[in-house]
Amino acid sequence: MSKVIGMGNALVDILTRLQDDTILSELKYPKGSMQLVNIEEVANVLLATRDFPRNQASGGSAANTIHGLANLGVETGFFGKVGRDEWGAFFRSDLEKRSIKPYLLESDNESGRAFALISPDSERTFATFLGAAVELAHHEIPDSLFDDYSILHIEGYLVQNRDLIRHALQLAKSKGLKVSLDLASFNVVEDNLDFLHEMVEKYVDILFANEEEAKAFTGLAEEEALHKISEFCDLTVLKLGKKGSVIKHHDEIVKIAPIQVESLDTTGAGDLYASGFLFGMIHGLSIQQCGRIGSLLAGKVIEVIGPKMDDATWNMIKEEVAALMN
Ligand SMILES: OC[C@H]1O[C@H](O)[C@H](O)[C@@H]1O
Repeated sequence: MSKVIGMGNALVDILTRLQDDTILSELKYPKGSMQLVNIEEVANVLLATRDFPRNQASGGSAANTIHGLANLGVETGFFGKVGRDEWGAFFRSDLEKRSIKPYLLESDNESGRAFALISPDSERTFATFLGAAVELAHHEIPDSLFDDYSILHIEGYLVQNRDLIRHALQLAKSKGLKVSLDLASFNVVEDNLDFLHEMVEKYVDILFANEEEAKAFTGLAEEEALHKISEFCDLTVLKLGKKGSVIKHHDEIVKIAPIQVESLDTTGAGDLYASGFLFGMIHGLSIQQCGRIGSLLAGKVIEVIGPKMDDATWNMIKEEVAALMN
């Protein structure tokens, strides 16, 4: 069976449930966005949210996708960088628990953390301190890293390190891997448009984007954006949140209905959609089935706080996935 390796920011998520959106206005964070913050701003976020309930989970967009695949039984690996601290140890042990091969480099700097501020309507806004994650450098990618794998999944959040992305994608393609990219966040796309266009046009086979990201990437809305992106990629997946998703594979267009659930926290929804979709692809399923499995996983993860689900939930998911495979 195909094996999948992920590369991304190795982060621990600190998830805080807000009572309303006042704190977002006070901190000047656009709702639903991701902003990079320094260690001083981390102190501000912690102070501003000190009275609200907090959870911790291992995170990072690509790592979340890899966790989802691993939970479904796919052989996986993850390449990233953490600090020699409690968060780095937590991130590593979570990979190991799921039998994900950890290619984790270590730094003397603190591990990265993503502060997810969850609004009552379940939208999440990120203040991300990259810490050690941002130090991952192109020359640290071992030449043999991709040798055992057939798909490389990476996240748009890595754009702060363009040499790293370029080198990884070139190496992956030279070894015959398919490249899957999740655009990550509309403001990441807006701020790195030319670079992302170059990478997508040259190297990306499978692209995941939500409506806002696709619009930022193409200047077009919904299906027009889908058509534009699919000029460059074999497979384009446009995630439309409550409206479901639409996928273009060469000339085939497939619409996937959303799953009706009570959403608590949208953190990881797109990442888990990618897990389900890639799982379906690896098993040679139809585009319709791949999309349905993606949608199922996205629907399940938004019913919990954070991007990780417990074993009991995964057992239920696996039964539903098995049914969707027939
Ligand atoms: O896509 C969601 C993930 O992105 C951020 O990087 C957080 O770590 C979170 O888990």
